[in-house]
Amino acid sequence: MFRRSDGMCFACSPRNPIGLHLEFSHEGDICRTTFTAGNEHQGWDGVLHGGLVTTLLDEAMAQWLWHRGVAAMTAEMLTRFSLPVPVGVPVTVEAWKEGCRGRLWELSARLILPGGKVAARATAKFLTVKENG
Ligand SMILES: CCCCCCCCCC(=O)SCCNC(=O)CCNC(=O)[C@H](O)C(C)(C)COP(=O)(O)OP(=O)(O)OC[C@H]1O[C@@H](n2cnc3c(N)ncnc32)[C@H](O)[C@@H]1OP(=O)(O)O
Repeated sequence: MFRRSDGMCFACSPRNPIGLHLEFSHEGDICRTTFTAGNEHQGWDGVLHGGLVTTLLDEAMAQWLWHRGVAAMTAEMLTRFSLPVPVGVPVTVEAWKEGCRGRLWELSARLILPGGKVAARATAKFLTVKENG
């Protein structure tokens, strides 16, 4: 049994003082958010840290499920980093479902730069879990 974070999700809570404060919209089968990284989010100078690229993709997929009433945890994730993601520019992250078998959900996500190039893609498996709070 897993308890949802106390309104302090690092990725989406407006209350988390060091969080990313992501807000999501849902259009058809797509879950979408935008994010502009600051200098505090970089690894290489001027480049968004890869772990945070993965966080954006992971959260978008989790929110696709959450929006549909599915509480699930990431069980496996593969990220391909194709282009550096610059800090200071608004990027778009999109997620969608690929399939579902029982408790196992397969989703994909991508991070799009201004201008339309895809900088990162991910595929992931999520497992439905029971919540206790
Ligand atoms: C407010 C908004 C809320 C949204 C918050 C979003 C947060 C963002 C999403 C995350 O990042 S979650 C945090 C990162 N993930 C974790 O910390 C998960 C850590 N792993 C676990 O806790 C458990 O491994 C997990 C809950 C994923 C699964 O444990 P279970 O005990 O529930 O399942 P189990 O291991 O028995 O596996 C069930 C079935 O799935 C299969 N399975 C497990 N992992 C698999 C995998 N990766 N691929 C394919 N099959 C898999 C497994 O073989 C088995 O198959 P069978 O039923 O046929 O025996």
